[in-house]
Amino acid sequence: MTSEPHRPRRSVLYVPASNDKALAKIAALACDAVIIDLEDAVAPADKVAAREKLAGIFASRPKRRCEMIVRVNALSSEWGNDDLLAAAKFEPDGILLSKVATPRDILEVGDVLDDNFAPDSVKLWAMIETPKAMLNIGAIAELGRDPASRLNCFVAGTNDLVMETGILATPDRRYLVPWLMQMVLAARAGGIDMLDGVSNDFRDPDAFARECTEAAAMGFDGKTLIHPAQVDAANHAFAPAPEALAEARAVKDAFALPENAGKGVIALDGRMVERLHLAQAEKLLAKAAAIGA
Ligand SMILES: CC(C)(COP(=O)(O)OP(=O)(O)OC[C@H]1O[C@@H](n2cnc3c(N)ncnc32)[C@H](O)[C@@H]1OP(=O)(O)O)[C@@H](O)C(=O)NCCC(=O)NCCSC(=O)C[C@H](O)C(=O)O
Ligand SMILES: [Mg+2]
Repeated sequence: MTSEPHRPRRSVLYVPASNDKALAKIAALACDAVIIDLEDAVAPADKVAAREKLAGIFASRPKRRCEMIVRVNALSSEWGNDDLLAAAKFEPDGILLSKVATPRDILEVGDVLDDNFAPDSVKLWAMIETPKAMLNIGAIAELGRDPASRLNCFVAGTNDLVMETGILATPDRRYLVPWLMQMVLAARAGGIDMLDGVSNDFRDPDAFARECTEAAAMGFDGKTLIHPAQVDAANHAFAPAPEALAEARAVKDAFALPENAGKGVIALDGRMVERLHLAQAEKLLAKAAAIGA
């Protein structure tokens, strides 16, 4: 299931469902989406109470455009199934499944949803955060091509991947990058969106801005965030740059000239430009329009 065209997902903020102060902030934040977290941000003793807050959270959905996602506990846990059914009732824009390992994990959740909710209702997002998910990523992503699977977006879970694999977490993420690039490739093959993992060090804005710039260059659609202070930098890094927009407009204008009608390839300012570049330019302009809308 390809994500809604040009829906911006530059900044996607985790908000613990158990944290009233943080929940109260959502309406005032400029993030493109929030993930109401029932999983790692909520202590086991608070899990049930956090789930019961969903009704109030969805009753006060922000009026502005902001996707509302719920992250549920792993289906193998004692909370997973109840989380899933409780979350789906509020028709969130997506349900984020934690600790996904195989395509079957997505298909089983799809079956539970199909038994209880309309086929075109809730979409599924999947955390890619286990070694097994990395080994199965192509097959999991492939589900994105089948609308019945509801799969819509991958989210990198870099903290879990670091923990599970024992790699060293370095500021330049050098040991994670190969897996992150594999995630981007798989998401593109499946026609779904791909969000980068979180940056834990929310008091270092320079390091965060660098990580966002790098993630945008790696092809991610946006970044998952843990703190409101990270929203603006992510919105900036994942929006098309003014120079890229100027170039996109030039490509579009050039192909619109009568002398270029029907041509597959043209020269523009000393560079070869093909129709695939026109398609790329149009996509970028549409993305900018969606962000500006
Ligand atoms: C990391 C935090 C625990 C820091 O909290 P705190 O020390 O309270 O921060 P501040 O005092 O600077 O907060 C300032 C105000 O902003 C509000 N706030 C803070 N965080 C959020 C948020 N995420 N959403 C909305 N609002 C937020 C505070 O309430 C303060 O408000 P006020 O007092 O009224 O001024 C905290 O930021 C936090 O809990 N962040 C989210 C953590 C989380 O969700 N973690 C789980 C997801 S990450 C993950 O699991 C990754 C993945 O699975 C993997 O494997 O990698
Ligand atoms: Mg995790």
